[in-house]
Amino acid sequence: MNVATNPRQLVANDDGEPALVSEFLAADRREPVVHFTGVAKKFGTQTILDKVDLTLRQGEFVALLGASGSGKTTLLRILAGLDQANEGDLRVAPNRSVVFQEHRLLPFRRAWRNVLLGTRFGRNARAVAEKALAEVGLAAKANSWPKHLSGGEAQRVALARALVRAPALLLLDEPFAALDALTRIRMHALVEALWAEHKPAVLIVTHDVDEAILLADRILVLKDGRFSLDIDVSPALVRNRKAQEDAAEDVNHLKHRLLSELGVSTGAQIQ
Ligand SMILES: Nc1ncnc2c1ncn2[C@@H]1O[C@H](COP(=O)(O)OP(=O)(O)OP(=O)(O)O)[C@@H](O)[C@H]1O
Repeated sequence: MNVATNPRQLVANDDGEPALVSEFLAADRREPVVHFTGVAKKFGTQTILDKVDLTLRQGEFVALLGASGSGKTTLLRILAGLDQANEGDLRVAPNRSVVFQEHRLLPFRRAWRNVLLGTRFGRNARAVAEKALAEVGLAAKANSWPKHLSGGEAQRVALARALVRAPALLLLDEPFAALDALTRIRMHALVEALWAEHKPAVLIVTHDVDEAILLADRILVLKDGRFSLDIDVSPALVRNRKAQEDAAEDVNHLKHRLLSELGVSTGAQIQ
């Protein structure tokens, strides 16, 4: 196989030899859950997506960065089937779930019923919902009304609702942006654990470069309707806080590269 056909596979080590190629090849044999070719989207005369190609594979954890208004949510909505592209070839696994920045729970349904919204699990339904709530650490809140849940808890119910469908593709649109810093750290750990357990492909839209580097094994930057960067985070650093601390220089380099692509010179947050 000619690895040079995919620039993401070209990771050279110090000797100039392609390194880790076999790992990437192995990764690339995983089933695609998204295969977009030439996908374009306009709102009026404004071009949001300018014939983008995108392949996401089973178990990939991808962060999508981009300045405000660059089209991240639009792309996510197209992936979710909530919006339509104007042109292009779009293939997406049918079983996909979305978690938005706001939890979108129905206020007049208890937590466990919210988890099941739009699903049919028959007589086992309650047990299925409780299992999903237990997975997000909310077994004790199954009977709670949304208004009695904290922001982090409500977002965890939203995650349980997404997971109960066993999605091949989990779409997360700034799911932690409205949470306080401590809750956000806990949510990172939870999402990592859930991903490790279920291995869906994840696409997370975020404004937070640190979050992207911490969680993702691949980072995309959307700019002027195209992916201006498509970077694999070194496998040794992916979701490994200790390794990231030890390799602080490399991590900083990556962070600055991303920030500069986003037009930000300092700080981790993009406005
Ligand atoms: N339904 C719509 N009708 C018209 N224009 C829209 C519509 N939805 C989005 N847009 C425009 O498309 C552009 C991209 O919006 P989108 O929400 O996808 O950006 P984003 O990268 O997610 O931004 P943010 O980071 O601020 O959430 C914006 O200029 C927005 O105003």
